[in-house]
Amino acid sequence: MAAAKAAVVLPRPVTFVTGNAKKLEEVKAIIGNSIPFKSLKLDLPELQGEPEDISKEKARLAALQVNGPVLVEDTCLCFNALKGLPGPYIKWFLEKLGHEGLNNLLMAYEDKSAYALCAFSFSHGPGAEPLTFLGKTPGKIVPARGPTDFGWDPVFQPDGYEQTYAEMAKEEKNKISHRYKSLAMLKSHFKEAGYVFKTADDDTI
Ligand SMILES: O=c1[nH]cnc2c1ncn2[C@@H]1O[C@H](COP(=O)(O)OP(=O)(O)O)[C@@H](O)[C@H]1O
Ligand SMILES: [Mg+2]
Repeated sequence: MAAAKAAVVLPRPVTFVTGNAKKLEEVKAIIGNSIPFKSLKLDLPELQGEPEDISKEKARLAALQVNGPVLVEDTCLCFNALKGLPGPYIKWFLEKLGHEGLNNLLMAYEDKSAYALCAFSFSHGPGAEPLTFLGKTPGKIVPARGPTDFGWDPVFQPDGYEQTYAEMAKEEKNKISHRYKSLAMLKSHFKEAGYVFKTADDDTI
């Protein structure tokens, strides 16, 4: 009989590193109490490349800075007509071009389909290989509709819905979003791994 797998002990709660308050709001709503975490506002440098590699590298950097278990997140908005671009560069495209500019990028194309891609990477600590969880929600790019308080939400209409992310109730978005799907995988991983967290008043472990 195989010996029972020993639970991995993590020295403290997971630090979710983000500089984006809106993301944090959604992560709190989706994770609830299922993973003990605290947040740290830190804008880490991002490598160029494929979403998964950018996310893993960010987790490695974060683990070194925090010196403990970390969670990082990165979001891409990918236009199929543009073979996945702007992808990880959406932040800069949105900042420079705005919602109208994002629509204009697709003017020459019939195909307005797109997908939102969320990559969460989790690292046990410095030197540990990060695990990445990718969540993807397909949709299309439309002229902006709805509140403008979170990124490209007004121009993304998920498949099967008549509303843009911005027009949807938060709880509704959090049931189908790229971020929800990625976090669902992260939650399953935590459930399976059964991590044990060492707390300040529990240093006998
Ligand atoms: O769920 C979302 N809806 C709309 N905009 C989002 C969502 N998630 C991220 N964004 C925006 O997309 C871009 C993604 O860039 P990135 O993931 O590097 O954000 P961050 O550096 O602000 O954390 C940012 O402009 C961010 O505000
Ligand atoms: Mg970023």
